Amino acid sequence: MYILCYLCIQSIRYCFLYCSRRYINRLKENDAACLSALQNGHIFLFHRLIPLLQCSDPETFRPIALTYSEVQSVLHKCGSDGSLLKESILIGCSEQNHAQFCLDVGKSMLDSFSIAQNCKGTFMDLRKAFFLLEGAEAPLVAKAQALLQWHQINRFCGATGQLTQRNQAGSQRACSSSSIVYYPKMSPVVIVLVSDGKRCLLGRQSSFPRGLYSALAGFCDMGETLEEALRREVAEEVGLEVQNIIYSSSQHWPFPHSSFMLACHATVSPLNVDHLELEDARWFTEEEITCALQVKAPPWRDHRPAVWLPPKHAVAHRLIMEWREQQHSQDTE
Ligand SMILES: NC(=O)C1=CN([C@@H]2O[C@H](COP(=O)(O)OP(=O)(O)OC[C@H]3O[C@@H](n4cnc5c(N)ncnc54)[C@H](O)[C@@H]3O)[C@@H](O)[C@H]2O)C=CC1
Ligand SMILES: [Mg+2]
Repeated sequence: MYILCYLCIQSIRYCFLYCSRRYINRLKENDAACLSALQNGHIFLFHRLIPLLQCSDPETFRPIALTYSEVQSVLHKCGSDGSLLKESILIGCSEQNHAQFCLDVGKSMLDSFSIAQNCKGTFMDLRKAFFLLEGAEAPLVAKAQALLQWHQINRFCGATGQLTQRNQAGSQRACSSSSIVYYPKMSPVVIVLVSDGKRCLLGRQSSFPRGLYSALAGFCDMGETLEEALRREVAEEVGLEVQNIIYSSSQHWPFPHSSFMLACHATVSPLNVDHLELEDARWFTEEEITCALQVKAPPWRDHRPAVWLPPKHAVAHRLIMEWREQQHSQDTE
């Protein structure tokens, strides 16, 4: 019975996710549908990138979801005609199937204090608010702020210098002269928790608030893989060479501009074979490798030698060949 209920809930959840993703995609592609969704949707207000929040108890803040008519009425009360509402940007879809938007009212020169008062909320810097927001709402507010910021700093085409035009959802900006379409961007960043098996390594930058320590992080250079960036950053920042990289998860990070955080664990411990994962691991000399490379793969079951290596098309084979070449060039130097 319990399992049946669980499966039902999971399939309803899956259905919701599937439908809401399709719905959001449709709104991104159809300006008229997006405008009508805005009139029935929920809007989160910002003032110069600072989100409007409501304090539910002294420790917890929540973003305020306002309806179209509520925002219209607040704007009217504060002396604006409400045309600003069209500048709302699509950010998601609620579990009740309401499209969610964000709107920065700072541009209109409206007084943030009177808007906050009319909405019974307070504008609070996202860096401060981030740790006080509810789990599911923090990423939504972060995404909203990042999209608003992206629109603010991408008003012009890099090729022609002309003003770019956004679509109704705010999921892209296009230049009519160059036909270039710009999409919101995140910079890839690796973040790694280095461990020696017993301790983990944390660091802090001089710009961090006093006492704050975090995992090592750094921007990926153009053309780098995740692993390359991770090794380079760790070597650069603490002079260590990492041995194992284990991907953990990813996260959008809005500060100071949008980053796409790729989080990994890595170790700097000596060889320590996990016998659940591997039966054995050990060191091989160049002669043993040369010998193993001579085995025709795959060897017949009855004639299997003690050691043989992956076939030519496997990247592992390439790595072994490169290593052997390196040994040769060292020998001849
Ligand atoms: N979510 C989290 O838990 C944490 C997030 N972070 C974030 O990771 C990011 C990277 O960490 P850092 O140690 O500062 O990186 P970093 O170690 O690469 O140093 C930053 C420097 O990299 C250069 N750089 C190269 N590409 C850049 C780009 N696309 N944008 C900006 N600067 C670029 C700049 O000269 C900049 O001063 C930061 O935005 C930081 O906010 C950092 C620690 C924890
Ligand atoms: Mg760094």
